[in-house]
Amino acid sequence: MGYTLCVIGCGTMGVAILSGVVDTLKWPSPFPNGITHSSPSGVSTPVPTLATVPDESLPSRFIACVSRDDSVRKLKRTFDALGGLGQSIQFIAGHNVESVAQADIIILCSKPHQAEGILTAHGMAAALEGKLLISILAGVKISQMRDWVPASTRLIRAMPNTPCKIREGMTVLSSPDAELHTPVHVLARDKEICTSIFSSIGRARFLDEKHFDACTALSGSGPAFACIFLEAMADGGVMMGLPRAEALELAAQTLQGAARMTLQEGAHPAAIKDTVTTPGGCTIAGVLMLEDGRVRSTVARAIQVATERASELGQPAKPAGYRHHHH
Ligand SMILES: NC(=O)C1=CN([C@@H]2O[C@H](COP(=O)(O)OP(=O)(O)OC[C@H]3O[C@@H](n4cnc5c(N)ncnc54)[C@H](OP(=O)(O)O)[C@@H]3O)[C@@H](O)[C@H]2O)C=CC1
Ligand SMILES: O=C(O)[C@@H]1CCC=N1
Repeated sequence: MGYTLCVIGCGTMGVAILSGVVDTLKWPSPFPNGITHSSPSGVSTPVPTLATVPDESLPSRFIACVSRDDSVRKLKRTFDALGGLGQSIQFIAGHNVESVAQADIIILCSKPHQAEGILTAHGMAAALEGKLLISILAGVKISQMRDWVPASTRLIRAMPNTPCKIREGMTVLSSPDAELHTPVHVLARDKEICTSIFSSIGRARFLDEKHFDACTALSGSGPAFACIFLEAMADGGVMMGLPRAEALELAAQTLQGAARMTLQEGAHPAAIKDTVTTPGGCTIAGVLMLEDGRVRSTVARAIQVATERASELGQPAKPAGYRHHHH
């Protein structure tokens, strides 16, 4: 019943993915779009539907690997704070090979430059034989990883983002191109498992690997960009006298609402903007200020530059900080 998932490298993203996936065992449908009921107060709360029939496409046992003992202590505290979610996870420092050997599926969540060392460590090849390895590393191509793992290891690339932690993630997945002449082909079952894992913690879709750097910039880095806009909107509210906490709530819920109109109703962003923009009103006054500030091209260029930088991650001779001025 079920299978074992090993996360190698359990920092920001390892924790986000694990806490999201472990949460699915308690709450099969994601909150707040899952099964809800109205309490007497009229507030909808999710119903903890304990999965009586286990979803075979989701893991049932978890191993989280880090390199330092101190990280294990921190992880235990983190997961305890998440309400005992950590009980289903084994946290292990310094034993990647043994952990991979016990697992069916491995998600590599280390920093890009650590991948080669981890995957080519003594004994790792044997532990990886015949297994599915999912890498979330920015900038590291499937063809590069191919050289570090045995021929029988099936490789899938994923680009998730931090909202996976609250099961509102966006994950792009890619399996090797046919022309890569991979010794083993990713199985249909592997793709289904990846889709199950990442759909259980948000949205997931397959795209060609050539788009990965753009996805890294858009959805991988995106939460940071969105939060700059969010913070700036709240700052404007604070400037006009709103208390900080309420300003943040208004900004966050407004961004969520606008985004959901696009996602759930397929509303075009321009149409949403047009319905808000009363002729001669305050919205158009604000819109023109944003246009004067070249907000559109600035945001779009940020994605462009982040894509370019993503393509350099995990590649030799392009260390962090080498770029002293932008072009
Ligand atoms: N942060 C983000 O929003 C996103 C990041 N990514 C990608 O995810 C990856 C991880 O990023 P992030 O979570 O931010 O990084 P972190 O630095 O937070 O996490 C890295 C983890 O790897 C562990 N680690 C390091 N060396 C080893 C080793 N030899 N064996 C086992 N574990 C090891 C670290 O533990 P210890 O300290 O104990 O060594 C740490 O837990 C990156 O490749 C990044 O490109 C992708 C999408 C979004
Ligand atoms: O900034 C980074 O390099 C990583 C990849 C995507 C999000 N964070």
